[in-house]
Amino acid sequence: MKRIHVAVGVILDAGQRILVARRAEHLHQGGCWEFPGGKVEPGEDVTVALARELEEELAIVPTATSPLMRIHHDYPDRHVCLDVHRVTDWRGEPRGVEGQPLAWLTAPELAHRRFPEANLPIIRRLGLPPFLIITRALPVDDLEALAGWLDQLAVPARGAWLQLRLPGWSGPAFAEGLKLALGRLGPRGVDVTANAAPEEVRQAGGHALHLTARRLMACQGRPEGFARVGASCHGPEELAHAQALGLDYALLSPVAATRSHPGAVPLGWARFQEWTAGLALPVYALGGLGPEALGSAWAAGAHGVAGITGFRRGE
Ligand SMILES: Nc1nc2c([nH]c(=O)n2[C@@H]2O[C@H](COP(=O)(O)OP(=O)(O)OP(=O)(O)O)[C@@H](O)[C@H]2O)c(=O)[nH]1
Ligand SMILES: [Mg+2]
Repeated sequence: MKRIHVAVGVILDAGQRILVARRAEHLHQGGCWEFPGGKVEPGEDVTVALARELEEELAIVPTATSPLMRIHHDYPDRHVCLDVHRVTDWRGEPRGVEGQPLAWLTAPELAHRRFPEANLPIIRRLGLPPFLIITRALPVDDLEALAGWLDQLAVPARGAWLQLRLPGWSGPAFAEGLKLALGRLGPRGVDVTANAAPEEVRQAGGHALHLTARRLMACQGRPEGFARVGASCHGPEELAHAQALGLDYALLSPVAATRSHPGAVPLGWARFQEWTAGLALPVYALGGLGPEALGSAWAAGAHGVAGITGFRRGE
């Protein structure tokens, strides 16, 4: 079967909207929407191919790119390897040089367009916002304190979701806390994952679960009944287990020194990159990082940045 290596660009503006183009009817996967890009020529470097294709198709010159993921897919007539890169800065104003219609879409809007089958993992991946905000320890069962904390959240323009961590809360109070977070943040476009025992989250009606490293290592399979499951990891063994269970994301910490864990030895970006390089699992960098670390995180292969501080007004 024909094997094709393709350089694909996920072009993101500052508000995390994504540029898509419609493939002409006569092409392979004609009529579908796609991420701009094209075939890598023999011997050509992928980033060079990406720059060439974006110039040919959109008349832009990418100036900031980072690898997002690699996808192998079999169509009936060909095998494609999509080498997908984020493009977060460029020179020029994109236009459809070949007459192809263009659209800037949010991640949820992508789900309503028809894309080639191979693109499904990209669309799923883009549904995970680049920032994951974690609640700081709040007084037990104090819904008012939680409400105050939630209202002070500064949601970055690129989008975020929340890991609700309420140590000491359980039963009806935990359920109320989760309901409060979902109710306050839903209208702001912020989803909530709950860091607690799977049974607790299930009973509270949560649809997304976050596992501590200890709970992760005790799991023999992916906890059932959740749309998203992720876990906290501190090393390669935990990351490998999270991937083997088919989790949707992991956190890896501590990347930098943190106030909350003063004794912990920071990993640094080099080790972060080394430990995550071979994984298909999206990994957020955590520990001493705020929203401004996103560029470094992407350069090190992270999906995004997770943190407690730096995501609230006035912090
Ligand atoms: N550019 C692009 N190609 C994709 C995507 N998804 C996907 O399956 N493909 C497949 O990757 C292959 C190569 O893409 P292409 O047609 O853009 O190649 P190209 O720009 O070099 O075009 P050309 O051969 O007409 O010069 C096609 O078989 C296409 O169906 C996508 O999101 N973007
Ligand atoms: Mg193309």
